[in-house]
Amino acid sequence: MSRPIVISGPSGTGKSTLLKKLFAEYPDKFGFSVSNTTRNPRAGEVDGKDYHFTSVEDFKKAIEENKFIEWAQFSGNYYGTSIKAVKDVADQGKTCLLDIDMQGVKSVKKTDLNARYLFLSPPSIETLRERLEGRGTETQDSIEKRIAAATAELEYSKTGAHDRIIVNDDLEKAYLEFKDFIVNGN
Ligand SMILES: Nc1ncnc2c1ncn2[C@@H]1O[C@H](COP(=O)(O)OP(=O)(O)OP(=O)(O)O)[C@@H](O)[C@H]1O
Repeated sequence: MSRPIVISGPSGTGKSTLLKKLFAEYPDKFGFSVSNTTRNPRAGEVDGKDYHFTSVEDFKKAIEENKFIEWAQFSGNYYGTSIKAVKDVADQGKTCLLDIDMQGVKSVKKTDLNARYLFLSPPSIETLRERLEGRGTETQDSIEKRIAAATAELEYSKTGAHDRIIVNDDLEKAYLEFKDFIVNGN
């Protein structure tokens, strides 16, 4: 059974960029878990593939039974990542990658998933701000919130909670280190 890999780091550090490169190079080796949601399926969405579509009653029961690593409510619907959904990826012969924040990391640590933890760090808070501004997807308010959260994430990374910390300065160099941890386990 391959161990799940938890990838965390402040918003804008480059997690999506590196994951995209990894999936392009290894299309079949990795997978993401399928989330649960209480919202209705949209046209074309397949239960168990796009989401595990779940009733509110079942979702609340699963929360009570601690079946979720994390869950949240957005515009009246529940969304969550279950421990089982992560295990299902390994059962399909793939390594599950989890892109989650600090709270999620803490939750995974309380489960029996035996994950490996990678923290992706920006070279500095200033660089992070430039990347968030450069990405052009955030309002000023959202950037400030992300910078505040980033400060807490960086503090947490100093506690030894992660197996590996990679600084995303030069993208190609960071990708080689990222691959070395994820693919070769170093
Ligand atoms: N090494 C790098 N040097 C310069 N720019 C980079 C580097 N890595 C990523 N970027 C750029 O920084 C921006 C943020 O990267 P990305 O969207 O991958 O972050 P993220 O960690 O996935 O954020 P979120 O958690 O908000 O999804 C993007 O515009 C990306 O192109």
